[in-house]
Amino acid sequence: MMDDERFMTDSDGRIYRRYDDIKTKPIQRLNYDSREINRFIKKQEPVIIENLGLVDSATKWDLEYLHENIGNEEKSVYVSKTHKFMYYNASRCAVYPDFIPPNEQHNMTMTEFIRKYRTWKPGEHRIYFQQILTDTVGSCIYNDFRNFKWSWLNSKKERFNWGDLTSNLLLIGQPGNVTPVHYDEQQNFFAQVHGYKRVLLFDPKFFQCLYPYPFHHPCDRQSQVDFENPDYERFPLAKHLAGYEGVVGPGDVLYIPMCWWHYIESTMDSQITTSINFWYKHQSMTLSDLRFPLKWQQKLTVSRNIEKMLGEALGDPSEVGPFLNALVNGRYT
Ligand SMILES: O=C(O)C(=O)[C@H]1CC[C@@H](C(=O)O)C1
Ligand SMILES: [Zn+2]
Repeated sequence: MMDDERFMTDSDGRIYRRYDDIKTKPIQRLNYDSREINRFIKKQEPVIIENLGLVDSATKWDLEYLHENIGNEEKSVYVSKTHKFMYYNASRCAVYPDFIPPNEQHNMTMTEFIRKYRTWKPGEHRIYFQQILTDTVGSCIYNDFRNFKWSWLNSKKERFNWGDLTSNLLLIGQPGNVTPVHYDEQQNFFAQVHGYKRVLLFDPKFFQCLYPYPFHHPCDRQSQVDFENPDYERFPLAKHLAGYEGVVGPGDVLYIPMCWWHYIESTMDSQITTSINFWYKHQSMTLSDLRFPLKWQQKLTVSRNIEKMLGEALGDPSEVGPFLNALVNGRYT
């Protein structure tokens, strides 16, 4: 890997893709007992929390243990011809008939996933286990799940008036797998269990630099900018990207604030990467809470409502683009 100039090795020996164009500062790392943590969460800024032990009971979740205990219901596994696993909403393909899905979502048993994982050879399609933890898991897994530090999580949910926990995603990936840059409309505690992941995060205010796909597109919430081969002709403002960077390892918990752009890459030096996320609905905002000018998190919600409403008002999502161009070009530009 060392002689492949697309990759770099950091001072800790972690190996990941080199993105010289993207300016980043280190994500702040704080020990779990630091009082500073609440300040970051209140300001909705990313922070890596160390030694919290949030999901220590999942440390034993290696492939053998999961094979024995996770249950034989089929699990969700993404299969990609490349190392990228961009999420897309298949139900929106009708609006974009030329859209070519960037990967496939398969359902397979843990036995099948492990077989594929263990026999995988470079050049073959890559796989990424991404399964919501439900009550169909076996009793051992359920007990481990109950032993997560829910008191800490609940204290943050209450303190910051977050909505309900919506789901926990269990992620098992191969070294080199990449989740391209996107945002979610939920607060997220991202717990790293095995292996290392390099993360890049960008404030929601970089909306114009990351050119998200249209609301009605299958890749809604995903950026059109390919960090490995940025097209500065089509996306000139991508040159101005500036964000935060860090590597999460076993025991680390990354707070990914709602609507913050994030890119996640399993480092090449990892044997396997296992992560568990905790997605929470964002806090309910009342009109009296609103302060102007709006923050970009709020402008993002406004922009999504506009695109959604226009699709309904025009009766055809494919008219939204031409209509917005007619509204803006030569009038606001
Ligand atoms: O937790 C999130 O918000 C995500 O985007 C997850 C989807 C794929 C995961 C990864 O680690 O590659 C991260
Ligand atoms: Zn995400």
